[in-house]
Amino acid sequence: MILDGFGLPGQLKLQATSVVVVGAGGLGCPALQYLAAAGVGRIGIIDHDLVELSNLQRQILHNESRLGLPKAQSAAIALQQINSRVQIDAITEALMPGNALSLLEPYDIILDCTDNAPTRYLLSDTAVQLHKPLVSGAAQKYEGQLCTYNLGESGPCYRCLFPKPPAPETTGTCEETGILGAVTGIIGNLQALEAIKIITGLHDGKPSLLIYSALGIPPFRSIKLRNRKPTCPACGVEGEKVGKIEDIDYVQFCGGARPDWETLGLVAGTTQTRISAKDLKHAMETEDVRILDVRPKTEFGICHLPTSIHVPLRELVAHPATFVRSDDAETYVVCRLGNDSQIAADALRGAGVVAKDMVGGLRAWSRDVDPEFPIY
Ligand SMILES: Nc1ncnc2c1ncn2[C@@H]1O[C@H](COP(=O)(O)OP(=O)(O)OP(=O)(O)O)[C@@H](O)[C@H]1O
Ligand SMILES: [Zn+2]
Repeated sequence: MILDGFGLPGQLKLQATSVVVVGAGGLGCPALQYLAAAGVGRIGIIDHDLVELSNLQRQILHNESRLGLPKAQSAAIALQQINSRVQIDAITEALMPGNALSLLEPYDIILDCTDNAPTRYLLSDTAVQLHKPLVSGAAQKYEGQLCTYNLGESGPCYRCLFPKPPAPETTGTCEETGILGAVTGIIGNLQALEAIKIITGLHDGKPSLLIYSALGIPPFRSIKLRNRKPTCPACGVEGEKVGKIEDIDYVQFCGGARPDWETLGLVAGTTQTRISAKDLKHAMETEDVRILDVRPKTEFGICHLPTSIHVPLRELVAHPATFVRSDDAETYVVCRLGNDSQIAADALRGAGVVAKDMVGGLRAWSRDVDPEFPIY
């Protein structure tokens, strides 16, 4: 309150504002921590996932005693310990096209702290329709990005910048590619700071994309962005409209790996293209199968299924037709978590190979079939 340019009015504005954070993971935890400590009046936390041991390296609101608890609930407990006077809504559901508008509507500002492309487009379209600013963070390996979308009357949306989703084989989640925990801390803190600046009127309103590289010289670079694109299908006046959010298939639009809320179980209608770990085990015992493992070579070296053949994902996606065979053996694709194998199986089917991916990857194999199979 004694801070010049901020003062009591700034503090009161924080108290009167509500912020919703989607994703209580590596970015969401530090963002939430600073928002609660700063005295934001109402904070929503949306996350459907549970706290796992491997999260604790960066998801700093969770701890060993709360393993297995929903992340939204674990984060809420931590925040109340910091500031008991904040109103906290812990929402243990995944944000999906059917619930996005109603879940986000009550809040003034939205923070995107998620890790997958379908959710990013869903959040952007929803923010545009609700006329709310969206503070978006991303982090992977040693790098991070920060951008505020849909700010004011003319700020661009995510689709203005990224009209087409990235190729699925070029992206990965933290668990697939690894991340230095402190990097998510930096970006998550910056997201909280953006929100605080917007709330208190300290934000200059000019759109920019901040790129951070822990190993870069200099580590921070800022790129000025253009205003809203008139032809943008989501926010532009001349654009074809994206349509009703609840009718959009964001997973299909992003052309590949489904976010984990869909891979938690076999989704209805997908048995033609996917197989569970248990059913693959059964198939291995009763019929001729060909198993392709698309993980990096080092991981294949750590452990693999008997008779499985190692084929790096990029190689397979580049030349799927080389896997066409004339025998009756069914082709199954496996990977560590069940995302890359979907991309590979799609590519194989495109080339005419009858192929299925194993849902949940080798993680599911060790959980459902062979507890001795290493988890790494
Ligand atoms: N549609 C969604 N609705 C709600 N939460 C989401 C959605 N998509 C992603 N998330 C959440 O965003 C968070 C992203 O955080 P982060 O990438 O650090 O963690 P993670 O998914 O736990 O990581 P890992 O890849 O190691 O499992 C996760 O907690 C995830 O559950
Ligand atoms: Zn736009």
